Amino acid sequence: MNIPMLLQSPHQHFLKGLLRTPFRRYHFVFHPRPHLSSGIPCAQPLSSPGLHCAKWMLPSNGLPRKLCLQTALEGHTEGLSDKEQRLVDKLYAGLIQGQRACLAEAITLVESTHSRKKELAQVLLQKVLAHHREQEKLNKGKPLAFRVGLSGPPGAGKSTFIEYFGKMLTERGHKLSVLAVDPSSCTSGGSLLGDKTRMTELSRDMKAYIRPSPTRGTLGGVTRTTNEAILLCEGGGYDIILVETVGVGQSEFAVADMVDMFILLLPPAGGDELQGIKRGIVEMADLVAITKSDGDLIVPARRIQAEYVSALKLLRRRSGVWKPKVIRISARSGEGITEMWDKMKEFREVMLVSGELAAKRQKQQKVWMWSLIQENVVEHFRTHPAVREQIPLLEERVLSGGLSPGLAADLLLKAFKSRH
Ligand SMILES: Nc1nc2c(ncn2[C@@H]2O[C@H](COP(=O)(O)OP(=O)(O)OP(=O)(O)O)[C@@H](O)[C@H]2O)c(=O)[nH]1
Repeated sequence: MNIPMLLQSPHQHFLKGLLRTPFRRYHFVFHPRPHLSSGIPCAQPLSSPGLHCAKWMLPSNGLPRKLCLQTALEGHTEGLSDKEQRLVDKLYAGLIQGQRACLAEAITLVESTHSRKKELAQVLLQKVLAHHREQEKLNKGKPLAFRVGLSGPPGAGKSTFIEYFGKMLTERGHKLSVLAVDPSSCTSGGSLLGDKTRMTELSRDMKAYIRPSPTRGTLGGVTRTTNEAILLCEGGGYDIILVETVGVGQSEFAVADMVDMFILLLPPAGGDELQGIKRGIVEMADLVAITKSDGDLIVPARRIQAEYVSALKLLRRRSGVWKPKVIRISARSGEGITEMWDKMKEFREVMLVSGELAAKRQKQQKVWMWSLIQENVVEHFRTHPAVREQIPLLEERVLSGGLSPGLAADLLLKAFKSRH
């Protein structure tokens, strides 16, 4: 689904546009205050923000709103060719039976930039979500999987930790999936994370699935593909999803918005080595683990632990029921790792019982939806014929100081609006 046209009203109060699903087009008017929108949110919430835009759709034929949503969803499946339908059915069946090859193929589908494949991916996701909802109902409404974000600077010991921790979890009967979000893959073509040689034993473990997640060059890309890969892994029966990032960029902020718990791994080094770590990332952590706490490194690890305990006291708490903790671990000696898992389970339990986990997941759905909208709208703006040819010229004039950025933006927006 994409939004090929979007207009802002002269009073800047509402957005109206044309929303195109793969097979139909709809007009919609969306106002920040729902009662002023042409479509109010439908009673049945959609779980995939990829289809959330449909909540505000008002078809030009004036169908009742619930029907309109239904029609849009049906539109997604009705138009599949036999071959496409067979592919979606095969992937879905294989995925929920836990076949890794089908999971891998399904993730490749959601990562595709090909527009038709993206549509097929949405059909598949919708089926997986319906299955997921059923399973969650059977689980008395409790989430089926624990989503954990794991970040740390290069060399912090992430892969050594995941190898040790992952083996421990699979031995305890869990199914673990590791999604490595690699911001470097889009700029350098190289891969810092997700390289299977980093976790040799775990990658041979049939209860673990390791997957690098290319970012398609944008933060929105991280959000879409990683969120959708999480859902597919959950559909495949993985009950612990680890999303790994290198803590030096922006992607961990996106990742923190898609997981239940965010963990920061820090090496026992101070000053310069931790310069790359952004303060904001520490603020997002529910748990900070100082790695390599063994041998000669125990003393510096204790020092860093004490520093972070004090630093965290000064930060604003993000949860009403959980105080971020700082622990020491060693993936070499195994020290602290069982205790770390206990803390993680404690976090999940506390968040679940208090209702904060459910609220957090709901909020994340909204963040996800808006980041998809933003990505699509900006892309549409940039490629719009009235704007595209003017961008290089105006950028040049802004760079040379001949035009203020504000005026340049106004001119582009004006050109964009005038063509609708
Ligand atoms: N002493 C000790 N060394 C460790 C431990 N964990 C990792 N190391 C060492 O630290 C170095 C970096 O470990 P990695 O696990 O590759 O770190 P990483 O964070 O995955 O690094 P990138 O792949 O660069 O992101 C390696 O030489 C490891 O052997 C530990 O628990 N104790």
